[in-house]
Amino acid sequence: KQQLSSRVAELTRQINEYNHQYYVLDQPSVPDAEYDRLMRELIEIENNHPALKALDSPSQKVGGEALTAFTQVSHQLPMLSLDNVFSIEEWQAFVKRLHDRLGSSDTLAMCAEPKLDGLAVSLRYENGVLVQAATRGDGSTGENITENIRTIKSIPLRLSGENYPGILEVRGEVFMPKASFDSLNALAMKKGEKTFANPRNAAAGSLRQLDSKITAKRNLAFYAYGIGFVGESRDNALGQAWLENSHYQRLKQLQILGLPMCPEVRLLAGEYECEAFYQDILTRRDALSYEIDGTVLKVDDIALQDKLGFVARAPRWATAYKFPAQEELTV
Ligand SMILES: NC(=O)n1nc(-c2ccco2)nc1N
Repeated sequence: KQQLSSRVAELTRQINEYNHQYYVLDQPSVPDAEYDRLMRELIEIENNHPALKALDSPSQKVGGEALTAFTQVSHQLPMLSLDNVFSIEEWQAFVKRLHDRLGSSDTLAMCAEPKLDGLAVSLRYENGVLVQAATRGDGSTGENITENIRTIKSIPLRLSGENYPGILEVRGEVFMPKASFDSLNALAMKKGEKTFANPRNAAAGSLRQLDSKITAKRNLAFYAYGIGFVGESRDNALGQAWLENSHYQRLKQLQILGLPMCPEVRLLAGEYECEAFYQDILTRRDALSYEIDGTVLKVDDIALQDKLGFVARAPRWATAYKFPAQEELTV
């Protein structure tokens, strides 16, 4: 028994190392066959000795028993939706409202992010371990899709290092990269199955699978873009104190914990740089490996965000600056 649990620990360490090389460094050091052999041995031991299967075992990435339904999750902090602007005039009106509400026209540092066209989710980590994941739903209540989320290779089952609060909720977007979408549809076509209209629908359909083994094969990806509830736990007194006063720095903190962040995100010195960011991303849109439908421009200073608050559910401190609708190709 003892040497079995040490074998599980050894396999876990080795597989996590290979995952890091493959998904984070993009430099695998062993062939897939070797990786698969270790994973099969781990799953074999866990199936024969369930007591040895940990919540954050790398075997959770391949999916488990199918569910019969999703349970509901209520978000401790509501998941916000975004107001939109569609033109530079509307953007400038948004900026004017910021200045009016803050009673100052001081330059505002802005966190500029591509607007990923996927599905918003909330990931809950307790003592560094992923314990729950939910869809946005109506902003207050979402579906519990924890088993499906565990299969997404770029979402860590355990946070790296020690510098994290006892309870940490990460907000971000699950999406299907364009290449994965194309190969999924090509396969569906070949098998005479229905194809998906776009990567967003494919991601939503893949996350709504009751059988997480199907989700595991859909090559979904994730980028973090915010933080929800943060608190202390019995074993970890780090709570709100862990949080930085800059939205951009918070994203960098999440990156250090092993959560992926969109490489196009920029901290801009002032709101006057947003238009150039928007135009730059618009010109590079087709070259990105994932679909976006605009940019999200956020006041970076958290204290100012709190001062601005939000109306209904949309924050007053951020707006999505969306691209003109693309002419749908009529085939
Ligand atoms: N969809 C997307 O990429 N989003 N969505 C937000 C968001 C929604 C509410 C607050 O922030 N941020 C980014 N990058």
